[in-house]
Amino acid sequence: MATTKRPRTLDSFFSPPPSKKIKADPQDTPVSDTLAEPRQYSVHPTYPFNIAQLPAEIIAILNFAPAAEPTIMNSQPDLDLLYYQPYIPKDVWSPLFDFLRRELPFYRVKYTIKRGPTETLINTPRFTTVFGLDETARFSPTGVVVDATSGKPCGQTSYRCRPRPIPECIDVLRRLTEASTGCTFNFALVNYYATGSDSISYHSDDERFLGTDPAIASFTLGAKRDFLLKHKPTEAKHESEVKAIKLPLASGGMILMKGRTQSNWLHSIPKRKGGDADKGRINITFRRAMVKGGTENYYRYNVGEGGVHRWNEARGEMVEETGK
Ligand SMILES: O=C(O)CCC(=O)C(=O)O
Ligand SMILES: [Fe+2]
Repeated sequence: MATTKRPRTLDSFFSPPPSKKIKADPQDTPVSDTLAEPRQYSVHPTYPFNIAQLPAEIIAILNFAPAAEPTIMNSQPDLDLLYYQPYIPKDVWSPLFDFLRRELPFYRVKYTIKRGPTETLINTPRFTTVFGLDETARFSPTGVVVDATSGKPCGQTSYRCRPRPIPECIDVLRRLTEASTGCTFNFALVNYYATGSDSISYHSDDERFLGTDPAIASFTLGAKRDFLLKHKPTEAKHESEVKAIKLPLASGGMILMKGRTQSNWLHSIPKRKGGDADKGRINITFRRAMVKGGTENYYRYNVGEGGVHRWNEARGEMVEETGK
């Protein structure tokens, strides 16, 4: 048999430090100085830079997740929530937070909303990024978006956005989450709250593209922030009749919101002063989008059109990269 070129699968994309871009990057230092193994990368044309895979020492510990049994929170009307405190084993909270903050591309998305004749510019008050593809499509082994049923390429016109595969460093956690919850997820949304001024206002993740009663797994790494939940107003019960809930979400924790939670409750991370909020908090949510509209929505509001930001260790902040 003639020697064949190794097929360009997504996994083979993960092999050797692929570009000068990476080598030239001063931040490209291993998590631990003693690490001898070469770093491997997730690579895709839609990524603004190659995304490092987790070092084996982090994966080895992460594989012990979930670190605790969940608490069931379902005694309030329409609330159906599992709370893992923690889900991620303690020894990797800090290295995993540092790794993801350093290695992922982040965006500060701006968009306009129209209410009647007036257009308002919204500046998303946190850093965001997203990876994944809805149920109607998947990535082929070579990283091309193909129809989920026929396996044929979807073509340039089926999505306005350019969907990004979930990089291996996050997919490890997605697979663990699927195994422990029995749920299926095809999207990872990541929020980075740099300071106590970053926030997300009251909303519910009840978009139709998620189907009825969606399950959403939501992780915290880094600073503790309050997660507020309040019942939506209904004709029968006024909002104030069902007590609001405050969950101080701490590093390593995960909440699984499911059942009637999204259709009946709103949640938020309010701005806060003091505490360790200024050390930064990463939130990762895994979700399952059913139709193409979900993919369009997630990329529009979590990647958008602006420049990519990357963590700068020397400056201790996200810095917008030019020309990417
Ligand atoms: O940061 C969090 O814990 C919540 C984020 C959230 O609600 C969302 O992204 O929809
Ligand atoms: Fe949410």
